[in-house]
Amino acid sequence: MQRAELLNKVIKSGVVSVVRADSAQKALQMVEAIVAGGIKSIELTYSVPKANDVIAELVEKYAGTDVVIGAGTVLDPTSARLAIVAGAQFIVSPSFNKEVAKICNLYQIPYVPGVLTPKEAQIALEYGSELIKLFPGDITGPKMIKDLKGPFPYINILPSGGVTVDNVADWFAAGAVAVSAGGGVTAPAAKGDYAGVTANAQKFMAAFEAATN
Ligand SMILES: O=C(O)C(=O)C[C@H](O)[C@H](O)COP(=O)(O)O
Repeated sequence: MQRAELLNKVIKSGVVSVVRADSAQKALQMVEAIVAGGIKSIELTYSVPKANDVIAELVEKYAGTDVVIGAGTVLDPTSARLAIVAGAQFIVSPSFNKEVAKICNLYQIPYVPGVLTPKEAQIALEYGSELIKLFPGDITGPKMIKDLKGPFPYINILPSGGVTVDNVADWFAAGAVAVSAGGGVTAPAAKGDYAGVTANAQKFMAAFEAATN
Protein backbone atom coordinates (compact mmCIF):
# COMPACT_ATOMS: atom_id res chain seq x y z
CA MET A 1 0.00 0.00 0.00
CA GLN A 2 1.23 3.49 -0.83
CA ARG A 3 2.51 5.78 1.91
CA ALA A 4 -0.23 8.37 1.30
CA GLU A 5 -2.90 5.70 1.60
CA LEU A 6 -1.44 4.36 4.86
CA LEU A 7 -1.19 7.84 6.32
CA ASN A 8 -4.76 8.55 5.29
CA LYS A 9 -5.98 5.40 7.02
CA VAL A 10 -4.27 6.41 10.28
CA ILE A 11 -5.63 9.97 10.15
CA LYS A 12 -9.15 8.85 9.18
CA SER A 13 -9.22 6.33 12.05
CA GLY A 14 -9.12 9.27 14.51
CA VAL A 15 -7.62 7.39 17.44
CA VAL A 16 -4.28 5.57 17.59
CA SER A 17 -4.09 3.09 20.47
CA VAL A 18 -0.59 2.62 21.93
CA VAL A 19 0.04 -0.93 23.14
CA ARG A 20 2.57 -1.67 25.89
CA ALA A 21 2.59 -5.06 27.60
CA ASP A 22 5.11 -7.28 29.36
CA SER A 23 4.41 -10.28 27.14
CA ALA A 24 3.57 -10.91 23.50
CA GLN A 25 0.49 -12.86 24.58
CA LYS A 26 -0.88 -9.95 26.62
CA ALA A 27 -0.18 -7.53 23.77
CA LEU A 28 -2.16 -9.70 21.34
CA GLN A 29 -5.04 -9.95 23.80
CA MET A 30 -4.96 -6.18 24.29
CA VAL A 31 -5.10 -5.52 20.55
CA GLU A 32 -8.07 -7.86 20.19
CA ALA A 33 -9.90 -5.96 22.95
CA ILE A 34 -9.02 -2.55 21.42
CA VAL A 35 -10.19 -3.53 17.93
CA ALA A 36 -13.40 -5.00 19.40
CA GLY A 37 -14.07 -1.51 20.77
CA GLY A 38 -13.80 0.05 17.31
CA ILE A 39 -10.30 1.57 17.29
CA LYS A 40 -8.59 0.90 13.96
CA SER A 41 -5.02 2.19 14.39
CA ILE A 42 -2.71 0.18 16.61
CA GLU A 43 0.79 1.28 17.65
CA LEU A 44 2.57 -1.83 18.90
CA THR A 45 5.55 -0.56 20.88
CA TYR A 46 9.05 -1.99 20.89
CA SER A 47 8.85 -2.32 24.67
CA VAL A 48 6.71 -5.43 24.03
CA PRO A 49 8.84 -8.62 24.09
CA LYS A 50 9.18 -10.18 20.60
CA ALA A 51 7.62 -7.01 19.15
CA ASN A 52 8.59 -8.02 15.59
CA ASP A 53 6.74 -11.33 15.86
CA VAL A 54 3.69 -9.61 17.35
CA ILE A 55 3.66 -7.02 14.54
CA ALA A 56 3.93 -9.76 11.89
CA GLU A 57 1.10 -11.74 13.49
CA LEU A 58 -1.14 -8.67 13.74
CA VAL A 59 -0.45 -7.58 10.15
CA GLU A 60 -1.44 -11.04 8.92
CA LYS A 61 -4.51 -11.23 11.18
CA TYR A 62 -5.90 -7.86 10.07
CA ALA A 63 -4.87 -7.98 6.39
CA GLY A 64 -7.70 -6.81 4.16
CA THR A 65 -9.48 -4.97 7.01
CA ASP A 66 -9.54 -1.31 8.03
CA VAL A 67 -7.14 -2.00 10.90
CA VAL A 68 -3.66 -0.47 10.49
CA ILE A 69 -0.72 -1.85 12.45
CA GLY A 70 2.20 0.43 13.24
CA ALA A 71 5.34 0.11 15.34
CA GLY A 72 5.96 2.46 18.27
CA THR A 73 8.91 3.41 20.46
CA VAL A 74 11.15 2.94 17.41
CA LEU A 75 14.37 4.54 18.61
CA ASP A 76 16.87 3.49 15.95
CA PRO A 77 17.05 2.66 12.23
CA THR A 78 17.63 -1.07 12.85
CA SER A 79 14.36 -1.36 14.74
CA ALA A 80 12.65 0.67 12.01
CA ARG A 81 13.91 -1.68 9.28
CA LEU A 82 12.94 -4.77 11.30
CA ALA A 83 9.47 -3.35 11.91
CA ILE A 84 9.02 -2.59 8.21
CA VAL A 85 10.16 -6.10 7.25
CA ALA A 86 7.65 -7.48 9.77
CA GLY A 87 4.96 -5.51 7.94
CA ALA A 88 4.55 -2.39 10.10
CA GLN A 89 2.42 0.13 8.23
CA PHE A 90 3.64 3.22 10.08
CA ILE A 91 6.53 3.98 12.43
CA VAL A 92 6.28 6.09 15.60
CA SER A 93 9.02 7.29 17.92
CA PRO A 94 9.05 9.42 21.07
CA SER A 95 11.58 11.83 19.50
CA PHE A 96 12.79 12.63 15.99
CA ASN A 97 15.60 10.47 14.58
CA LYS A 98 16.90 11.32 11.13
CA GLU A 99 18.18 7.81 10.38
CA VAL A 100 14.74 6.41 11.14
CA ALA A 101 13.26 9.09 8.85
CA LYS A 102 15.60 8.03 6.02
CA ILE A 103 14.70 4.34 6.38
CA CYS A 104 10.99 5.22 6.35
CA ASN A 105 11.45 7.44 3.30
CA LEU A 106 13.42 4.73 1.51
CA TYR A 107 10.65 2.17 2.02
CA GLN A 108 7.81 4.72 1.73
CA ILE A 109 6.32 4.08 5.15
CA PRO A 110 4.90 7.01 7.16
CA TYR A 111 7.20 8.18 9.97
CA VAL A 112 5.42 9.83 12.91
CA PRO A 113 8.17 11.29 15.15
CA GLY A 114 7.63 12.81 18.56
CA VAL A 115 8.29 16.57 18.70
CA LEU A 116 7.87 19.08 21.50
CA THR A 117 9.32 22.32 20.07
CA PRO A 118 9.07 24.37 16.85
CA LYS A 119 12.69 23.49 16.06
CA GLU A 120 11.97 19.76 16.28
CA ALA A 121 8.80 20.21 14.23
CA GLN A 122 10.78 21.99 11.50
CA ILE A 123 13.41 19.23 11.35
CA ALA A 124 10.72 16.53 11.16
CA LEU A 125 9.04 18.41 8.29
CA GLU A 126 12.39 18.84 6.52
CA TYR A 127 12.88 15.08 6.67
CA GLY A 128 9.47 14.41 5.14
CA SER A 129 7.19 13.57 8.08
CA GLU A 130 3.60 14.24 7.09
CA LEU A 131 2.20 13.42 10.52
CA ILE A 132 3.91 14.70 13.66
CA LYS A 133 3.35 13.37 17.16
CA LEU A 134 3.18 16.14 19.77
CA PHE A 135 4.77 14.32 22.73
CA PRO A 136 4.28 14.53 25.65
CA GLY A 137 1.15 16.47 24.75
CA ASP A 138 0.16 16.93 28.38
CA ILE A 139 3.25 19.15 28.85
CA THR A 140 2.04 21.67 26.26
CA GLY A 141 -1.74 21.21 26.22
CA PRO A 142 -3.90 21.67 23.09
CA LYS A 143 -2.92 25.35 22.57
CA MET A 144 0.48 24.18 21.27
CA ILE A 145 -1.22 22.94 18.11
CA LYS A 146 -2.55 26.42 17.35
CA ASP A 147 0.87 27.89 18.14
CA LEU A 148 2.66 25.49 15.75
CA LYS A 149 0.09 26.03 13.03
CA GLY A 150 1.07 29.71 12.88
CA PRO A 151 4.49 29.18 11.30
CA PHE A 152 3.62 25.68 9.97
CA PRO A 153 -0.03 25.99 8.80
CA TYR A 154 0.07 22.68 6.89
CA ILE A 155 1.41 20.58 9.79
CA ASN A 156 -0.63 17.48 10.75
CA ILE A 157 -0.48 16.89 14.49
CA LEU A 158 -1.25 13.79 16.53
CA PRO A 159 -1.08 14.57 20.28
CA SER A 160 0.16 11.78 22.54
CA GLY A 161 0.67 11.53 26.30
CA GLY A 162 -2.18 12.27 28.68
CA VAL A 163 -4.92 12.11 26.03
CA THR A 164 -8.13 11.01 27.76
CA VAL A 165 -11.79 10.55 26.79
CA ASP A 166 -12.47 13.83 28.61
CA ASN A 167 -9.97 15.95 26.66
CA VAL A 168 -10.30 14.40 23.16
CA ALA A 169 -12.71 17.20 22.14
CA ASP A 170 -10.22 19.90 23.23
CA TRP A 171 -7.47 18.37 21.11
CA PHE A 172 -9.64 18.21 17.98
CA ALA A 173 -10.94 21.73 18.61
CA ALA A 174 -7.31 22.92 18.68
CA GLY A 175 -6.63 21.31 15.27
CA ALA A 176 -5.39 17.77 15.96
CA VAL A 177 -5.95 15.52 12.92
CA ALA A 178 -6.12 12.43 15.17
CA VAL A 179 -5.16 11.57 18.76
CA SER A 180 -2.97 8.89 20.32
CA ALA A 181 -3.84 7.18 23.61
CA GLY A 182 -1.96 4.66 25.70
CA GLY A 183 -3.12 4.12 29.26
CA GLY A 184 -6.42 5.91 28.61
CA VAL A 185 -7.48 2.86 26.61
CA THR A 186 -5.38 0.00 27.93
CA ALA A 187 -5.04 0.59 31.71
CA PRO A 188 -7.67 -2.04 32.69
CA ALA A 189 -5.53 -4.76 31.05
CA ALA A 190 -3.10 -4.51 33.99
CA LYS A 191 -5.82 -6.18 36.09
CA GLY A 192 -6.74 -8.63 33.35
CA ASP A 193 -9.86 -6.61 32.54
CA TYR A 194 -9.93 -6.80 28.74
CA ALA A 195 -13.65 -5.99 28.61
CA GLY A 196 -12.65 -2.71 30.30
CA VAL A 197 -10.17 -2.09 27.45
CA THR A 198 -12.94 -2.64 24.89
CA ALA A 199 -15.24 -0.30 26.83
CA ASN A 200 -12.54 2.41 26.88
CA ALA A 201 -11.94 2.00 23.14
CA GLN A 202 -15.67 2.47 22.54
CA LYS A 203 -15.67 5.62 24.71
CA PHE A 204 -12.70 7.04 22.78
CA MET A 205 -14.37 6.37 19.43
CA ALA A 206 -17.61 7.96 20.65
CA ALA A 207 -15.63 11.02 21.83
CA PHE A 208 -13.86 11.20 18.45
CA GLU A 209 -17.17 10.98 16.53
CA ALA A 210 -18.73 13.64 18.76
CA ALA A 211 -15.72 15.94 18.36
CA THR A 212 -15.51 15.70 14.58
CA ASN A 213 -19.17 15.51 13.48
O1 LIG B 1 7.24 5.78 23.02
C1 LIG B 1 6.45 6.11 22.12
O2 LIG B 1 6.77 6.15 20.96
C2 LIG B 1 5.08 6.41 22.47
O3 LIG B 1 4.26 6.16 21.64
C3 LIG B 1 4.70 7.00 23.77
C4 LIG B 1 3.19 6.99 23.95
O4 LIG B 1 2.62 7.78 22.97
C5 LIG B 1 2.77 7.49 25.28
O5 LIG B 1 3.45 6.74 26.24
C6 LIG B 1 1.28 7.37 25.53
O6 LIG B 1 1.01 8.01 26.75
P1 LIG B 1 -0.36 7.83 27.58
O7 LIG B 1 -1.51 7.96 26.61
O8 LIG B 1 -0.34 8.94 28.57
O9 LIG B 1 -0.29 6.47 28.20
